[in-house]
Amino acid sequence: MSLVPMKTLTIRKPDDWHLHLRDGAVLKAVAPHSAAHFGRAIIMPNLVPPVATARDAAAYRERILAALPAGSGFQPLMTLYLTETTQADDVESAFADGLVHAVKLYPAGATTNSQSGVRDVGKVMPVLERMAHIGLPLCVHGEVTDPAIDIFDREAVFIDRVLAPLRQRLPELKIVMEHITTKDGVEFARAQDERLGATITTHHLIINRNAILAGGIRPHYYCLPVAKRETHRQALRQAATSGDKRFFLGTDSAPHVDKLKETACGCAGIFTAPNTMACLAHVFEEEEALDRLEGFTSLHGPSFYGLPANEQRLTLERQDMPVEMPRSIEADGETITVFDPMFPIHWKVAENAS
Ligand SMILES: NC(=O)N[C@@H](CC(=O)O)C(=O)O
Ligand SMILES: [Zn+2]
Ligand SMILES: [Zn+2]
Repeated sequence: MSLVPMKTLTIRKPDDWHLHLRDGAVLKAVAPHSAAHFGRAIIMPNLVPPVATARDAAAYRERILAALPAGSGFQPLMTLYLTETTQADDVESAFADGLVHAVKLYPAGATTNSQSGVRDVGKVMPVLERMAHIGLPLCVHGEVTDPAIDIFDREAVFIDRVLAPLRQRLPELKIVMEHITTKDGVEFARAQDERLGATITTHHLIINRNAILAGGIRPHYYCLPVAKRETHRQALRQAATSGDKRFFLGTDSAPHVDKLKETACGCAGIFTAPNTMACLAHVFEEEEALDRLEGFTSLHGPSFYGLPANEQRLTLERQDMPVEMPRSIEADGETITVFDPMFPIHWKVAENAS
């Protein structure tokens, strides 16, 4: 028995402001992992076909609730996938019913299942104007799809070409810059008012682009937006641990079965739901900012979305010995690899987390 008191940290239960739960067998396999540590999550709508209408969102919400362990209080906060034919009235009534908490803009072709997304932002202005009017946030995958733009520059160019003009045209619209990966994203967010927020993923605080490419090609570190160079990772760490309310956690936990990632043309997405909280405790401890973890995971997001913080608490414990984490989970006979942070993890979520 150790005489050294164990280090623990109790925070309000976190929320995940950007989560992919998928559908069918994968949904059943991954949902319990988010439900174990998070109170709520903004659920991404990029299924095939997309969750485009209030009706689709209501049906998907039921499938998610059915996939949760008995007694789970996890609340899926639904989003609608914005297309060039989205109806402003449908969006408004889904928001009024409390069903939908955001609308998601995917530039067509920018990422996984984004082919039904938006080609011309001008075409969706009537919907965006209505959203600004009713106070419904727009979540944005902020990358241009112009093949002439280098993939490592697509976020910065999106800010200049699309986001800054949209902010000027419709400053009342609440916007979340999803999964920012660059210093440019951090600086843009910092220069905005409280109607703009930015989510940061767990993995972008931990890996830079070397993880994908140095010493062999590692598909389980490939996601979009792709991890950038080290200076950008440092800027993200600074933003996440700064206490600035505009930055909050959106894990972008994006499971794909291994055979679709370990192939000649592997898909983008990193599955972090099982070990996100342990990894974040490590990162915040490293940055001497454990006192700011709660703001990032549990307070800033609800405040942006106009929701109360969770009443339940979550306790993290630091162990002397590294904690064993499962390397993968199983979904209907297929494996899904869990994010490997490439450092030993000493933190774990206490069993009695409520
Ligand atoms: N982040 C990813 O690399 N992939 C996401 C899509 C997204 O969030 O862009 C997915 O759905 O797999
Ligand atoms: Zn995205
Ligand atoms: Zn995502």
